[in-house]
Amino acid sequence: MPSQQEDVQQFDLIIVGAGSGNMIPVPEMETWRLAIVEPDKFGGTCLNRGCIPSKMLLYAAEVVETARHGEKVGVYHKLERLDWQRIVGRVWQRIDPIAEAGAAYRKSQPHITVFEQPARFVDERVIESGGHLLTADRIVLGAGTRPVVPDLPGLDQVPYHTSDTIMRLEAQPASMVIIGGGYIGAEMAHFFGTLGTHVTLVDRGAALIKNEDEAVAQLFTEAYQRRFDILLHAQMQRVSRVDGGVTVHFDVNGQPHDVTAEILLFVAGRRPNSDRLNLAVTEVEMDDRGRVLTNAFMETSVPGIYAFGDLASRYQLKHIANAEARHITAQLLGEDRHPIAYDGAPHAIFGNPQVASVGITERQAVAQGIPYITATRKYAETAYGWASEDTESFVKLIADPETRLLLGAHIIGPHASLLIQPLVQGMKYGQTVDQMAQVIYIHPALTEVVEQALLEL
Ligand SMILES: Cc1cc2nc3c(=O)[nH]c(=O)nc-3n(C[C@H](O)[C@H](O)[C@H](O)COP(=O)(O)OP(=O)(O)OC[C@H]3O[C@@H](n4cnc5c(N)ncnc54)[C@H](O)[C@@H]3O)c2cc1C
Ligand SMILES: NC(=O)c1ccc[n+]([C@@H]2O[C@H](COP(=O)([O-])OP(=O)(O)OC[C@H]3O[C@@H](n4cnc5c(N)ncnc54)[C@H](O)[C@@H]3O)[C@@H](O)[C@H]2O)c1
Repeated sequence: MPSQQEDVQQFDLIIVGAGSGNMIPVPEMETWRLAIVEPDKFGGTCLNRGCIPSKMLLYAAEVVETARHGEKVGVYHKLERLDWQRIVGRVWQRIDPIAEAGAAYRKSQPHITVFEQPARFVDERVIESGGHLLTADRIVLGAGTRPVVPDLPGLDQVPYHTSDTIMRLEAQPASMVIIGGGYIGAEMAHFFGTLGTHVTLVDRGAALIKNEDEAVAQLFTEAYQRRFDILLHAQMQRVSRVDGGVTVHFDVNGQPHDVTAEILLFVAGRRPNSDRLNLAVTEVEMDDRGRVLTNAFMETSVPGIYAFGDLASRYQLKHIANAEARHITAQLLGEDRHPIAYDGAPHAIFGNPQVASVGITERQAVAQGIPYITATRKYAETAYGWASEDTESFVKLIADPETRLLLGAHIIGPHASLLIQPLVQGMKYGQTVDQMAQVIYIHPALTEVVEQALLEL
């Protein structure tokens, strides 16, 4: 406990982290004394180094890809030039002012005090930030995650990037080795590779995006194998510096394999920032990976301390962090108390092909012994898919044969992130697959592939 009790500033609510945490102060709290602790930019990972900049960059890749595939329908384009400064500059010229304005707005609010140094607990309910001591009966922890950088011999001798820095490169690299074939690896390989960087995408697993339904992961891996150098079953051994770049030395199925590239990018997962909060002085519990444990009300093991978002959630997704932040806000305001619903935790990967998913995979159904039926429908079997010369994309549905409820949906192909949404809604409101199929689907829109898959169940 701090020795001078009078130095501890009392608040009604302390919010640690102004990523999704910045959503929590709502107008109904204007009579409260609020503290926000944020040592970095307002808006957190999603705005400053995640979802938004990556999708702005990926939009440029989409434009290139669309033009490139015109020849399938007799439209020929020549890519004249790429203006890297404009592609990358557009992103930061638009994003950086938003983060600054967000911080300025909060600082201008008389009931809010912003603390700009990292928060760490010094006692169960006392937080220190830059020498200031703060306390409140209610504290919300939303300190997020940071990239994992593997401990690797030679790494102290070579330059490398993570997703925090890779989207701000001043010039387009000629080549890049990407460690991690998950979400970020899939998206960054697509962006850099489409624009002409020679990409080697590496994973230690047997497939890219391996947590997706097996059929989706397989088609995705095959599609990426046609576009990039893909190295699977790869165990990193060490890295070394070479002229103009880095060599990564792997063991692939017992054989040595080296990859040399101008840029080395680690996107091999993210770890919670809980280790930086000094939670040891509190009773707040964590799992063995540092994820703060909460119940379905986002309450930690200490009454009045909530945790949410990447720091605490099973899902490291912005829409989930937002939903959890809204859930906490409702409880702080004393609104209806009900457990949070994740609605099958829908998500999308904005690679090419695009992937979207909700609910369980077939692998999970088998592992959990859940009885199921499946139906798979190719885009090519619908008018629009056929018109667009699509040959591989598909919708795969998994349903309960008794209740006829949808257990999972997995889509790979153009607009997957949009096509999944009516299924997410149907699942949330407990519709059977037959009810979902009864809706009138616009002809000849791509959504007919969803209708046909539902009818096939
Ligand atoms: C490259 C990339 C692309 C992504 N794309 C998508 C996407 O397309 N869709 C999607 O749904 N999700 C995406 N995500 C994930 C998404 O960014 C996160 O799920 C989301 O930002 C989590 O929000 P959060 O508020 O929990 O954490 P964050 O946004 O990380 O916010 C946490 C905040 O806490 C602050 N903080 C850390 N330590 C302390 C401390 N000690 N004291 C006080 N404050 C602290 C940090 O500075 C940060 O501002 C992406 C992530 C990355 C990295
Ligand atoms: N579109 C989106 O919603 C989106 C986009 C980007 C990121 N995100 C979120 O950010 C999180 C982090 O993304 P990510 O791509 O870093 O993590 P990830 O968990 O999606 O993928 C990490 C990959 O790295 C591989 N890997 C781990 N250690 C390795 C090693 N030593 N050598 C080789 N491969 C290794 C893993 O096998 C895995 O495939 C995601 O889980 C996701 O929740 C979401």
